[in-house]
Order: sequence, then structure tokens, then C-alpha cells
Amino acid sequence: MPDDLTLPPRPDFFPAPGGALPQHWSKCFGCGDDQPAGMAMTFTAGEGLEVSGRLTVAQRYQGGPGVIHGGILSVAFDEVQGMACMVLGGPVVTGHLEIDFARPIPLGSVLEFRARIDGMVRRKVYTSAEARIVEGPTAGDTVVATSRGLFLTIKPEHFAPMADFVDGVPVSPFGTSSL
Ligand SMILES: CCCCCCCCCC(=O)SCCNC(=O)CCNC(=O)[C@H](O)C(C)(C)COP(=O)(O)OP(=O)(O)OC[C@H]1O[C@@H](n2cnc3c(N)ncnc32)[C@H](O)[C@@H]1OP(=O)(O)O
Repeated sequence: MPDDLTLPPRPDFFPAPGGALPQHWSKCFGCGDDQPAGMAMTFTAGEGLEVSGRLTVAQRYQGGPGVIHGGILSVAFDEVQGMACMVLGGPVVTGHLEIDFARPIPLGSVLEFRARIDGMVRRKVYTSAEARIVEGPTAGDTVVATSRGLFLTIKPEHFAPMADFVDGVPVSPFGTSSL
């Protein structure tokens, strides 16, 4: 990470710790409630710049025998670290994401993710997160995976060239939500 990073303030519009965060996009595979094939992750604000996310590891997320697929875990980190950027009040996209898979995660587990902004410079937002199993046969305080990600702030027009490809009508695009 660069040396000249700064931290954004926690804005007044952000929910109090424990408060639910809105979906950034109702059609999102990671969190959208208008996406039946999706992962239905949920998020809450934490202390300071921290955000928590939850994922129930469904049977269909299987990669190796009995364990979560690494790509699914990567989606979850992408999502929670992106949501940590919501304190900025505008949209971001992922530029770079790296995951360390530290322990096997059995199907049926409930994972809790904690993510935060570590610092930013210009449009670059450096984030990190870790995951623990909070329900299931191997639940405990052990960190089972970690992630670091670089997000870039973008203008809403970033998505304009994709407008013709949107699947259906989203009900909660970030920026018009109740946040
Ligand atoms: C708050 C809302 C909640 C959102 C939750 C969302 C969760 C899900 C998020 C996603 O999955 S988003 C979908 C996956 N990502 C994408 O589709 C992004 C595709 N890539 C792009 O559109 C462009 O490459 C990108 C906008 C990321 C950057 O292009 P730009 O032309 O806007 O930026 P530019 O290339 O000028 O780079 C700006 C700075 O970022 C740096 N940079 C860009 N990409 C980088 C990269 N991959 N790695 C390292 N640095 C990178 C670049 O070096 C430069 O650094 P400096 O300011 O120091 O000069």
C-alpha cells in the first residue's frame, strides 16, 4: 500500500453500529433480493469504518467435496469490501482482489465477514477483510480466510454503456436507496 493514504470520515448518513446497510443493487448476485440465483448476503454497519457481512454456505456453493467453492468465497469478499466503501457515498468498482484461503469451510456454515477501508489516495480505496465461521460444526474465532482489495471510485456514468444489458428493473440501485 502507498504511504500517503488517508482515511475518510464516517459520514452522518451512515447507519449506527448494528444497523442494516441497504443493497447497492437489487439485481446483484452477491446481495440482491431481486436475484433468485444469488447469494443473498446481508450487511450491517460496524464501529468506525467497519462493515459486517453474513453468508450462509448453501449446498450449491460446493467446490471441493463438502466445502465452499473458492470463487464463491471471493464473491463474498468482493461484496463486503465493496460495501465497506459505502461510507464514501458514491459508487465503486473492484480493481484488484486477493484472497488467502486459510481453512476449509464446510457447506452449511454461516460465515461472518468484517471489512473496512484501510486508506485511500485519489480514486484508489484500499480495503481488507477477514471471515470467521459463526454457525456450523467448525464454528469458532479462527479466521478462515482473509482478503485485500483495491476499489476505484467511479462516476455513475461508468455503467451507462451497459444499460442495454441490465436484466429487468432494479428496485434499489445505490444512490436512490434509503441510506
Ligand atoms: C459503494 C457501493 C457498493 C458496491 C459493492 C460492489 C461489490 C461488487 C463490486 C464488483 O464486483 S465491480 C465489478 C468488477 N470490476 C469491474 O468491472 C471493473 C472493471 N475495470 C474498470 O472498469 C477499470 O479498469 C477501473 C474503473 C477499475 C479503472 O479504470 P480507470 O480508467 O477509471 O482508472 P485508471 O486506469 O486511470 O486508474 C486509476 C488509478 O487506479 C490504479 N489502478 C487501476 N486499476 C488497477 C489495478 N487493477 N491494480 C492496481 N491499480 C490499479 C491506476 O494505476 C491509477 O493509479 P494512480 O492514481 O496512482 O495513477
